[in-house]
Amino acid sequence: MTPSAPVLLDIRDLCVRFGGIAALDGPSLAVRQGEICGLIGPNGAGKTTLFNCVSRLHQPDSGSITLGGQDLLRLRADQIAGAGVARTFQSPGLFTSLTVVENVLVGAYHRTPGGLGAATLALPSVARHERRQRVRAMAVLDELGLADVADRVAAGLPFGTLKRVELARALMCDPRLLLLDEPANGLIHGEVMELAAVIATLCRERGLSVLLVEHHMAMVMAVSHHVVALNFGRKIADGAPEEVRAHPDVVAAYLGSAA
Ligand SMILES: Nc1ncnc2c1ncn2[C@@H]1O[C@H](COP(=O)(O)OP(=O)(O)OP(=O)(O)O)[C@@H](O)[C@H]1O
Repeated sequence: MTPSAPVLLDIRDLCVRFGGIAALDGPSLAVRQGEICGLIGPNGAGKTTLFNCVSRLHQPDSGSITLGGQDLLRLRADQIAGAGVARTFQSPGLFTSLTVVENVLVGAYHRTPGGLGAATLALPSVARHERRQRVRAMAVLDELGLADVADRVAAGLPFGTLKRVELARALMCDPRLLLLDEPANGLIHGEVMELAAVIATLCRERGLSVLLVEHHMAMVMAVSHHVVALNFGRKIADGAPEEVRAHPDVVAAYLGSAA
């Protein structure tokens, strides 16, 4: 990532109220192409709400969100994969009775040509498409070091492996922006750093941009090119990881939340 890379995700003046609570009170932030942006803040700071606005689970009361100039707020949640946005969840929502490769193929279904009608009629074009997607899925699994478990059923695989399978599934829609919701959640230290290395490699080799919501500070500091800190729905710091960690308002926010 070069500091002059163009801005991909541009969030401006985002406001979300839940009754009397301002979950987001006007923060703005930008994520450049090929950049990993860590989003931190104590519990209740507004991270998930911001994340959910980008992935279109919430409609903000005001503000704007664009991706490469496209207005994301005009899209529904089911349209964002087509716009180049993929996300993972805190707990991998995998189908436990399916194999790893079958789970990864789920990430490509929005691309099935001709939709459900063509699939129901088992048209040859659908069979060709499925073969191509399987080759892609195997390539993504290989990229994430998961080729060996491609035909294993998801149930019973280690949690760290399942997190990588979920990442592989997200990559099947060829995203430009990857939204990672607490990927370190539930992992042991070694797995966290392994996942951090995978994310950094993906970003470097695919030129992906990443918005990373994470409480595991060592991971955020290790992978982020830039960090944004929220507290009470407002942005309190935005800059290089070490600068943000040492920012007096960030230190005070975390001390306050621990008190
Ligand atoms: N659906 C909702 N209804 C009412 N209030 C909500 C809702 N979702 C979030 N909030 C409130 O909005 C504020 C921001 O919450 P949010 O979950 O975005 O914070 P967060 O930074 O993600 O916290 P955490 O780190 O604990 O996940 C909090 O005060 C929360 O209680």
